[in-house]
Amino acid sequence: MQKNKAIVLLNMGGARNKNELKMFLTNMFNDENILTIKSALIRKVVASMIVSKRLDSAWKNYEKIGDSSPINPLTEQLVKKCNEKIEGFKTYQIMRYTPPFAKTVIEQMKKDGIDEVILLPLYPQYSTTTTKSSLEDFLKYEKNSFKIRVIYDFYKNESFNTCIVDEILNNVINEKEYNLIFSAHGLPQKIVDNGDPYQKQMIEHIEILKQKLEEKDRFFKSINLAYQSKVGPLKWLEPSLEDMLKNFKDENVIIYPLSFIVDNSETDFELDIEYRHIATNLGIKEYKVCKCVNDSDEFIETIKNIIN
Ligand SMILES: C=CC1=C(C)c2cc3[nH]c(cc4nc(cc5[nH]c(cc1n2)c(C)c5CCC(=O)O)C(CCC(=O)O)=C4C)c(C)c3C=C
Ligand SMILES: [Fe+2]
Ligand SMILES: [Fe+2]
Repeated sequence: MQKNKAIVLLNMGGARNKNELKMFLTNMFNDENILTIKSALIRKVVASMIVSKRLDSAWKNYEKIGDSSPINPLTEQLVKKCNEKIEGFKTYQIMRYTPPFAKTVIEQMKKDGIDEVILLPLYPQYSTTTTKSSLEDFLKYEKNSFKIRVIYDFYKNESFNTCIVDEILNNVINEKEYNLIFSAHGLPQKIVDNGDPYQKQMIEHIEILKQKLEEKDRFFKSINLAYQSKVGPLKWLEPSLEDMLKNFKDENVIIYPLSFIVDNSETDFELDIEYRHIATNLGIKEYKVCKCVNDSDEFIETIKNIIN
C-alpha cells in the first residue's frame, strides 16, 4: 500500500509585527523548557512581567530590520523548495511561538492523509530549550495519528558541514588574515548544569569543522567559539561574543552563526547590526557575518541525506 509521507520542519518562529512579537515573547516565557519554573501560574506571572519589560525595547531591534523577522519568509522558501526537490514526501513547517502552530498544521496533515512523519527540528545541536520543546509540542497535538521518526540533531552530518565550510571559505580570500568566530545562541548555565547536551555538542561540532578546514589546508588566524543573545540577569554560557570580539582590535573577524539554519533576528539584527557596531567601536578592521544555509540547493541535498 502506498504510504503518504511527510517531512515536518520544526522551528522557533518570529515576529511579523509588534503584536506577534508580544505573542512570541509570551509563548516563549510560558514554555517550561525556557523558563523552568514548575508552577504554570507563577511562570505565567513572571512571563507577563518579562514581556511587559522587554516588548518595546525588543521591538526597536525589529524596526531596524524592516519591522519583521526574516525567519518566516525564509522558512516558507525552504518548505517550497523541499516540496519541489524532495520526491516521495510532502514538507510542512511548524513554528513553536508564532503561527503556523502544531495544532493547525497537524489537522491539515490529517486532512492530507499523511500517515508517516519525519520530524526535523531546524536546530543542528540538541537543546531542551529548542529541540525538546518543539518535539513535545508536536507530540501533544498529534495523538498517535502518525508513525513518527525523529531527527534529534544533525551537527555530525558530512553534507551539512560541507555547506558551512563552503559558506565560510566563500567569504574570505586569504583566511590566514581572519579570526573565525563560531557564534552560538547562548543558554543559561543552569540549563546546561541540569544535563542539556547543547554546549557539549557545540564544542564537538566546532572540532569537526576545524578538522574539515584542516583537511582542505585552509588555516584561519584563529578559530573560536562564543555565545550571543544573553537575556536577563542569570549566568549564561561563556565567553560572550562581546568579550571574544575584544581580542581582535585591529584584526579581521568572520562570524558563522552555528545554532541556526535560517537567518533570523539574531543574525540580521544582532550579528549584522548590533555586534557590527560593537566591533567597529572596538577597532576591529573588517567584520563579516556568514549567511545561514537557508534554502540553498546544498542544504536541500543535506535534508535528503539526513532523512535517508
Ligand atoms: C531564556 C531565554 C532564551 C533561551 C534559553 C533561548 C534559547 C535559544 N534560542 C534560540 C534561537 C532563537 N532565539 C531567538 C530569539 C529570542 N530568544 C530569546 C530568549 C531565549 N532563547 C528571546 C527573548 C528572543 C526574542 C528576541 C529578543 O527579545 O531578544 C530567535 C529569533 C527569532 C526571530 O524573531 O527571528 C532564534 C532563532 C536557540 C537556538 C536557543 C538555544 C539553543
Ligand atoms: Fe533565543
Ligand atoms: Fe537577541
